[in-house]
Amino acid sequence: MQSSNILDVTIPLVSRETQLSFNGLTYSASRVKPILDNISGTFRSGMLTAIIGPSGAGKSSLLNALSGLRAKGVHGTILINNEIQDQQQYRRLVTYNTQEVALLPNLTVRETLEYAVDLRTRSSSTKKQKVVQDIIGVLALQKCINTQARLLSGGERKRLSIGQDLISNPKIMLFDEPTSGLDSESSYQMVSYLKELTKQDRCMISVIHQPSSDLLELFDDLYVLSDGKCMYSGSLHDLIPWFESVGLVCPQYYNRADFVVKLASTSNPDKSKIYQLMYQMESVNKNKPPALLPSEQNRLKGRQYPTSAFNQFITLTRRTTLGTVRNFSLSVLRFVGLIIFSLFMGLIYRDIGKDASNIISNTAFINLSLANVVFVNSVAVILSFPTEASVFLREYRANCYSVAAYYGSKLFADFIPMMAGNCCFFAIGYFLTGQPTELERAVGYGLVVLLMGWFAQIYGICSGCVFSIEIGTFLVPSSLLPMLLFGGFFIRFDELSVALKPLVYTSPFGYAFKAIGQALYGNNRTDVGCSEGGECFYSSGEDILKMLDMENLNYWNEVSGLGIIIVILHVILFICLLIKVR
Ligand SMILES: Nc1ncnc2c1ncn2[C@@H]1O[C@H](COP(=O)(O)OP(=O)(O)OP(=O)(O)O)[C@@H](O)[C@H]1O
Repeated sequence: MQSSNILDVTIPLVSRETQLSFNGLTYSASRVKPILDNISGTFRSGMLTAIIGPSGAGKSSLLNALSGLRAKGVHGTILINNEIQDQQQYRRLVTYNTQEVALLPNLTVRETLEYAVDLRTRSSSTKKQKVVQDIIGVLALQKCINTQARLLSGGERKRLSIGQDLISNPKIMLFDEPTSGLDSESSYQMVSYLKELTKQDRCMISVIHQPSSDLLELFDDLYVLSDGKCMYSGSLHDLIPWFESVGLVCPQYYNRADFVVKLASTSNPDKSKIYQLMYQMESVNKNKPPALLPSEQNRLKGRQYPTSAFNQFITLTRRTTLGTVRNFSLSVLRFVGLIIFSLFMGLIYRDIGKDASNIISNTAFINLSLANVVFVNSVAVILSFPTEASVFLREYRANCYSVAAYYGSKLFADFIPMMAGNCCFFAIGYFLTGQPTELERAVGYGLVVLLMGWFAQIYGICSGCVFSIEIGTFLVPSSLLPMLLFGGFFIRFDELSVALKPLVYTSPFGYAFKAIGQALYGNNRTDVGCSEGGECFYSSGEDILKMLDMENLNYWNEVSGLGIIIVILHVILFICLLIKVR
């Protein structure tokens, strides 16, 4: 590992001692018994503190409460340097690395850090490069600097995630089991990195599961939880004497962490001595000034971000575009899928649009094309958005950018690749099937195909925002099928029961089909051809529209209907994002 003084050059040392303390902290969820039961403690800067305890003792709940991730049901006092911080200031000072590492899978280590620097600092590009270099150095990421995040090892992913947090130079860093999934050597290395970071007077706090004796030695302080109560808070050095004071002696050569966790377990028969220790610890910890939680006292009045709204938008757009281009399902799969399908359809329905005797087949082609555009575009997004959403959540909570900046950039960045794929799809299918060559009709048809691609994209993002990949991949196709059914091709409006008729107005396929019908056969089209020997009952556009139950419709009215559905979905997406970050 490199020495930390390289880091000092660009990431300023935390200037003064920082102390995180909490008093009378209680967290109750739905259970009658509190998960954290009126606990207090202090974490000091320059120290690496381990939170240990048996499974279910409340370790993650404590970190969630201290990070501000969980405010509902939390009561008590959280202070930094004996002061209550407002929510925004608190987020600047404190970072939280959860067990799940949220990274954009298709960005390399260097790119991930570069974008993180662009979003979190305002300095010159030379300084930004220096910060990236320093973080790569201090977290020993040189070896994988050009490796995409999806290919990194578990330890490298965790270090990269810590590196992102380091950019904003937090004074207090919280970690939930940073060694989970790592072997003993990698775990030791990981905790050594955390230890290294304490040299800058940072306050480092980590939940750690069953640390080996070697690993435990790296920690300065311990905070031991037992069933939501504090059993010990203090230096590792004083741990054993504290237990010995009530006659609980750690056997020689026994791992101290195992000894303590065993005592803290609810199945331990020596309850009276444990209660005595908890009681004593409570009175030691409780000498702190009373105050309110930051979330209760100082509700956020307006957020300030490290960079301007414009910079947030541009950086996020660049990053999302890069991620989209490198994303297999969003680029290759979507593009190739659309092209292959349009070639396939074009060959099957070759020149069908030139012959009025094939009018039913032509409408089948139109509906199949629309279905394909919608299914391919929406499914491609469902597969990728949930990963992105977890990165958005993490960065939003770290105060990197606004919901509006993310929302705008997401729509903008995905729009061009989506359009490109759908334009090719439309053009190949349109010309192979021999649809009319007038520019006006082609543009009218093409516009509807693009709008359907847009609808599919936003529908998929909304689903990805609300549901997991598993649920989304089931729900989206199964909700699209009824929309297709009510689109006017599979069953006519007048054949539907009265109760079902309103559903027709909610179907984007319906608006699209009718608009395409108008584009192809409206405007007094008279040149619908008829092959020799073909039975052409309908030779004019007007007759065809009558047969399709589309007479007296207006192209722009149908396009507007589709547009309204798209606008509503945009509003829903924005609301979903706001709810997600609450
Ligand atoms: N929202 C919730 N609703 C109900 N119970 C909850 C909730 N959150 C946590 N719990 C319960 O609170 C207890 C403490 O959970 P927590 O995740 O903090 O434990 P932990 O010490 O981190 O455990 P582990 O080491 O297994 O991760 C557990 O019994 C858990 O089931």
